[in-house]
Amino acid sequence: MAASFPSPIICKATTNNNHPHALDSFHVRRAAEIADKSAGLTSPHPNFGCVIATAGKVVGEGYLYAQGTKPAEVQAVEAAGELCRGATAYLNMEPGDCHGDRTAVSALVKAGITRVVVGIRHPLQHLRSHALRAMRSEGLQVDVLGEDLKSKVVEEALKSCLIVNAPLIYRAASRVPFSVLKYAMTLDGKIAASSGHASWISSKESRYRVFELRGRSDAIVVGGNTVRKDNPRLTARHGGGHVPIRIVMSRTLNLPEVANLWDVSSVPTIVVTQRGARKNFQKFLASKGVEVVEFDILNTRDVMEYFYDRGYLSILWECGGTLAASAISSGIIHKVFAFVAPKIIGGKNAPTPVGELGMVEMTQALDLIDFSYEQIGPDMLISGFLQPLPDPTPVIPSVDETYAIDPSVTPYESSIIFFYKTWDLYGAFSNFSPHPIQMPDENGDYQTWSSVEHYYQVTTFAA
Ligand SMILES: NC(=O)C1=CN([C@@H]2O[C@H](COP(=O)(O)OP(=O)(O)OC[C@H]3O[C@@H](n4cnc5c(N)ncnc54)[C@H](OP(=O)(O)O)[C@@H]3O)[C@@H](O)[C@H]2O)C=CC1
Ligand SMILES: Nc1c(N[C@@H]2O[C@H](COP(=O)(O)O)[C@@H](O)[C@H]2O)[nH]c(=O)[nH]c1=O
Repeated sequence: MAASFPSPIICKATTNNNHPHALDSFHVRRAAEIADKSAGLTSPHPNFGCVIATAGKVVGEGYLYAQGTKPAEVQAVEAAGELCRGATAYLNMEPGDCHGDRTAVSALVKAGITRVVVGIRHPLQHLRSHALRAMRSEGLQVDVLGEDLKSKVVEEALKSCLIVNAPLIYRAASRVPFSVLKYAMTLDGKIAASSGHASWISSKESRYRVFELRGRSDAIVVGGNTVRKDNPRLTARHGGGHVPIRIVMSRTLNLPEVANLWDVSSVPTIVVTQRGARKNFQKFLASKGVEVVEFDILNTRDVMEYFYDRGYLSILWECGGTLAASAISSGIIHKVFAFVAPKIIGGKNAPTPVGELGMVEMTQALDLIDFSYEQIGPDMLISGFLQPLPDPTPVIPSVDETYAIDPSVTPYESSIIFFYKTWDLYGAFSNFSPHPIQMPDENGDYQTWSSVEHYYQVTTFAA
């Protein structure tokens, strides 16, 4: 079922027909806007939206609800019916062609679409340009924003397409999940009173927005101290969408036996810790159904690389300043959401959002990029990026360059499985990623496997 919650990121599409390509840009922005509706649900796949228009009028729309569901293009074609003949399809992103089945492209071609306007090429190297080539070889006119169409409004539409799939693009370029640090602070910069009490700094309206942010994420991370002080639930309670898993980072494992996070009846919790820490407590957590993962040295980068390998796309950090400082220092935080409440608590030792970063001069301060301000109830939400949005073109090699990575592998073989770190240099689709795959059995019939890893284990170890 489609998730319906307001998009906190994408601006509403508006048009000004006096600019070159204004109408094309308007429809592509609309495709990005609807693609964003399923943020959090499609992981590790991107968010896709499709708008079909004829003579400037929208006749069909669709977006990918969740991974494995009907492609956006197929839905839009079904909605438009016969009106597809000679119409233009607008896509925020080039369709992926994960299993070589070309479903999205075939739907557009069969329906009689004659022109396709694409926001961005697929950012993953092994999928990039496949669908564009397929559509062009079928005789469709394909225009890509920023390449075939250029103007100021085109640039704005292109930006919405980049932002809607920013998690995938950051993840592909930095090889860790897209990470957002979120905190709520008083006007005097405190995230709790000196006693550690923090409920609540921000307003009900702001906390509702936090539920939405949680719903856009695969996981929420907190540190051991936040578990001890707040006993949080970390659930998305906005009545819809996706519920992320909870991750606790604790070196000592000196955590309470009774905690909301150990109730995994509706949402899983994973505790990451240092090898050998409190073995009995590890057993206790396991008995509660909490997964425990040990690291030789617990640090934020290794933990994020681990969750990248497990296929996580987007992570929300809701920790205190100690862990936030470690995460920022290791360069794994991409975006910040700061809720500022118009209240003052004071306290020399009251905790602040970011601990020690080792900076001594104000010139060393980290500048947010592309920041924005929004009033939410009585609070101000300031958000912005800590790292520039990577340009996927030079960072991720095009499909023509992939032979250089592994000349023995051709990306055009539909039966190929992409194993983590052997071929798929920047990809989201590792053998640990949690999306299902379809593979032919000995009779050529396709069977669905829960993940590449399931398929690999059975075919490798079957007698
Ligand atoms: N207003 C807000 O938005 C928020 C407020 N808070 C408040 O902040 C206070 C807690 O802040 P803080 O102590 O900074 O809590 P953190 O959430 O940052 O937890 C710190 C703990 O994280 C664990 N940890 C694991 N790995 C690392 C690492 N690599 N680097 C650093 N820490 C690591 C350690 O746990 P261990 O000791 O178990 O080994 C450490 O003590 C509380 O009063 C809470 O109410 C918290 C979150 C948000
Ligand atoms: N105090 C504070 C926040 N605190 C964060 O929210 C967590 C509690 O979440 P939950 O148990 O699901 O309600 C807490 O542990 C901390 O991470 N968040 C905010 O938006 N505003 C606030 O004023």
